[in-house]
Amino acid sequence: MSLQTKKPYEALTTETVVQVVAPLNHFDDVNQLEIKEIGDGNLNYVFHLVEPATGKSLIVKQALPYAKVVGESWPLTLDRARIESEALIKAGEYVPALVPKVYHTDRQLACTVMEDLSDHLILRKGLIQGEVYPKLAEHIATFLAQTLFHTSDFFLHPFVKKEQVKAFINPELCKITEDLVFTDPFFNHDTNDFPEELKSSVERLWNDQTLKRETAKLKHAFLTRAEALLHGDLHTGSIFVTTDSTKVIDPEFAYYGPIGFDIGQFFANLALSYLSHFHHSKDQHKRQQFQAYLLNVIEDTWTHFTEQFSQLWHSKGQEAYMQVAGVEEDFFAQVLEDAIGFAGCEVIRRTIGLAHVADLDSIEDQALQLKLKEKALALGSTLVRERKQLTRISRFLETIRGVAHA
Ligand SMILES: Nc1ncnc2c1ncn2[C@@H]1O[C@H](COP(=O)(O)OP(=O)(O)O)[C@@H](O)[C@H]1O
Ligand SMILES: CSC[C@H]1O[C@H](OP(=O)(O)O)[C@H](O)[C@@H]1O
Repeated sequence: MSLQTKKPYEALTTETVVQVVAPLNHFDDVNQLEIKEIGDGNLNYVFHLVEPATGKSLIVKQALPYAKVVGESWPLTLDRARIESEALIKAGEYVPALVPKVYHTDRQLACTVMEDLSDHLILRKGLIQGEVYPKLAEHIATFLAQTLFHTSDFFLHPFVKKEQVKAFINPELCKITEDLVFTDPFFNHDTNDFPEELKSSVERLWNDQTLKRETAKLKHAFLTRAEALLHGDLHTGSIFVTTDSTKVIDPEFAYYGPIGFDIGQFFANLALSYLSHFHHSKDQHKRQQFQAYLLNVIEDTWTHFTEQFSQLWHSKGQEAYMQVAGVEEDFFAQVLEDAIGFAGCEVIRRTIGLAHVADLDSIEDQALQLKLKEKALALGSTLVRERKQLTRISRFLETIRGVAHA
């Protein structure tokens, strides 16, 4: 359901957010709601509304006209709320169990009313605690295969696909990724954030012309290859989990881009988790087990993804060339190469760029944190530089293991 209010934009508060949900008749009595702002991301407000008497609850997520993490000096389009809401609805057409339900979108207020997933935990937090999620790989592979296939030229009529590209033009959010993932960490830029002790490693990275040449190709792919509707920010903070359930949230960076990008971001954040468990797992046996689990998630995600995408390729493919011998193999080889390259960029930017990850930053032992960040830089550089040689998922895993244990 999509109701439009005529009111001009205003930042919601715990008092005014009630006005957004009242017309939905979701609650028995909106005057009895307990409301908290719970946003912990970089960009938006997230309000949690619960009615204690009935246990009914909702989430209202609102975009601010600037990036919350920096403040009003970084203006940011409110259109991202529309993109996020439409991307969730689009994903819901193919994988309804893997995204929150969207109940209402308000274009003027740049907010989305959605299902409350507070019974789930943000995957990053679960992984830091060493929790195992047996269905994660299968669920994320399904999310990736279904959303990417059904929004691509393999499935859509070219006119429909181009309409979709138009609807998901997202220049300001893409620019953030172009800068923060692909550019700034590779140059001496003021958005970068790293301790002085890492300076010599960072300078080595800045002076690595091969790395920069390869990163330029990956950035160019991100800028130009409108292959499918991406989530655009599929890190472990954008995934909610329980033992049985997985929900992907926060697709405000959605746009038409290279299929390997979402896969690479997911893999990168698992690789960062792998490194961080040299700290988070106190016991060596548990650490080895958990790190093996993380690599299994990467491997199983890739295996399930290729199986499902291939099944869709053969059952629902619309493009004449899809039946030509070798085309499918070439496609998966390109996606893997891209995913590994994008993973390398994500690992580097989460280590020395503007937006870090709690997996590494929460390590109190500063010497160990530095050592692991050095490893992250080495891993990221290797993945970008050597992605063309890592032609099997097993070689990607060997690289993570090799760099981590060097
Ligand atoms: N549907 C939801 N149900 C419960 N909590 C949510 C929901 N969506 C977001 N949150 C909470 O708000 C936080 C920030 O949400 P997120 O969508 O990642 O915002 P941002 O775009 O600012 O990064 C999440 O980490 C989670 O704790
Ligand atoms: C100034 S935005 C930095 C960073 O934040 C986004 O992540 P999230 O919205 O999940 O916190 C995205 O990864 C951006 O690159």
